[in-house]
Amino acid sequence: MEIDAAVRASSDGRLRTKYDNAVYVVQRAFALYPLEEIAFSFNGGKDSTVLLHLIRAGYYLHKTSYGEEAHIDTFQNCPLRTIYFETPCAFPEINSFTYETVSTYGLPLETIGLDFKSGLEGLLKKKPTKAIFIGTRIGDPNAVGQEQFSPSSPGWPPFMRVNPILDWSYRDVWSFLLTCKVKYCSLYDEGYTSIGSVYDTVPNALLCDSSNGKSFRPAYMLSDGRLERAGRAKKTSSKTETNSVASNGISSTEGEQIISRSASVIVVGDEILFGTVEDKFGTALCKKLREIGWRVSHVAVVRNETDSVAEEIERCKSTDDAVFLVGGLGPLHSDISLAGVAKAFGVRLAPDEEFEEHLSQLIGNSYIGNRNEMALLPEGITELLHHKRLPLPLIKCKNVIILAATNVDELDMEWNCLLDTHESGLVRAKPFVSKHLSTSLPDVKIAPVVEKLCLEFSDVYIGTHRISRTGPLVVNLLGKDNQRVEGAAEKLASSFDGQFSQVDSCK
Ligand SMILES: Cc1cc2nc3c(=O)[nH]c(=O)nc-3n(C[C@H](O)[C@H](O)[C@H](O)COP(=O)(O)O)c2cc1C
Ligand SMILES: Nc1ncnc2c1ncn2[C@@H]1O[C@H](COP(=O)(O)OP(=O)(O)OP(=O)(O)O)[C@@H](O)[C@H]1O
Ligand SMILES: [Mg+2]
Repeated sequence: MEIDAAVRASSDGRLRTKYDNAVYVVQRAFALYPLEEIAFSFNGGKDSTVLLHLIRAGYYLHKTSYGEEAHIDTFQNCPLRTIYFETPCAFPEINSFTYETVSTYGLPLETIGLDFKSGLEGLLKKKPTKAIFIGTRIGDPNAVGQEQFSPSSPGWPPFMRVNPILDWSYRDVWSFLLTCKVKYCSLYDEGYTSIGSVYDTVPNALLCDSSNGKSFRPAYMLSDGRLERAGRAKKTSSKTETNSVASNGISSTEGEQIISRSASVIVVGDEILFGTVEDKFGTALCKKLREIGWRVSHVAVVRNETDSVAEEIERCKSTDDAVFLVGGLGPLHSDISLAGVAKAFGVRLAPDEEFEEHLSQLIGNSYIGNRNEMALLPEGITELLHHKRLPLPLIKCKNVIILAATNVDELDMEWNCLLDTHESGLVRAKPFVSKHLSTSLPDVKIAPVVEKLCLEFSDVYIGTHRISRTGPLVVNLLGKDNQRVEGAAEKLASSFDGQFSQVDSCK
């Protein structure tokens, strides 16, 4: 088949890997669902054009692997139900390309004049439909949390979303279309890089030809795939506005005396929850934060799941000055932390070419898998924190700092780099002073006095702990004002003449 031959003949190894994986997904879908219960969602866009040819290749391979004789003419046509949601605000070029293409490849087309959800409800009522091929890619706003086979969302009619090109980058899409020399919508040659409606889409300004202000270079010339949607009007939401306010929390005005800062710590690790490994990061970060005068409001250990990470970040990001996220970073299936951050801020994951460059310098050719996926970072909210001692910059998304440490020594090193980097926002706040008083009195006896003390010294944290049920009770007093802490300690000691002694640490 011509597509298969073109990709095989290409010297682009990455494209061949992406192609093989995507065609495999297509073949699995054909093996899992009856052909008449599968649909292809086609809109004439570049991603769905790539998908069309992958489906044709997968269909061909599926048929031949089931013993049917391969005959080019038979498989030029792929009799897959094709659905197009047509709206009056679609570009005429998109409409004409869609109609021409389905006719060229003999695809039976159903146009739907409703919104996606109602249209799909109608489609499923009319004909059983178990799976729908969609050209969603990981950088798309709606791709967060999706996999190659993802059931439709709750509240949507039930079907399987099949996303064969989920892991393709903007560059992969163009390598494929150009390598296979297939037709694509003419708008892409006029500087459009992602196409929505006539009301929200213009050519991408980054492709503007400076020698001739009015013309644009073709979409495949866009070197930074992160900016694919620069020609699409941004959907504004109140959520984004709230987030940008939260992002200010971490920095401080110059000259301001910083009394108080708070942080939360999120550790990602199924292994910790299973009791296989012990979390040392939470404790270490609490100590480090206290040492720079920060209060920790919350430490959580969550599962290696995008939603668990996202929910936890959502909880903390607007109430704390900084959120530290540890674990779940890398190329493995369980490395979902960045997807969780993206979801919490309502943005997409997009290829970050600067980070990709750092990765390739660090890993070189020793990693020949999908290295690019490690360079997908939450779009528009990511800052890379550089330090000469760091092998890779650390990632900061608004007020969430993602630590890459795998043990406490690495954490020490990363922490010191953060303290040494202005952009981390990790400013030193007024230090805590503490006093620890130990007694062998029973807790029932001291309880009423401690309760009163808490009311009188509300700016001092007064807590208690014991090492054993029958051992001494330690009262910990922690605050920012030395006199107040001393005052509270003296008052407690004098209430129980000679029955309290000072100890050095809170042990
Ligand atoms: C065939 C098909 C299935 C979809 N299924 C879902 C779904 O299960 N859940 C969902 O939230 N959106 C679903 N959508 C909507 C898309 O996530 C997204 O909103 C749509 O592709 C518009 O993208 P845009 O906002 O980038 O133009 C579906 C869209 C299509 C075409
Ligand atoms: N109007 C539509 N009709 C049918 N399918 C659609 C429609 N809009 C989106 N889709 C499906 O959703 C996928 C993702 O849409 P998206 O707009 O991100 O990609 P595209 O249109 O293929 O390319 P581009 O990003 O350049 O616009 C499409 O590939 C297609 O499978
Ligand atoms: Mg589109």
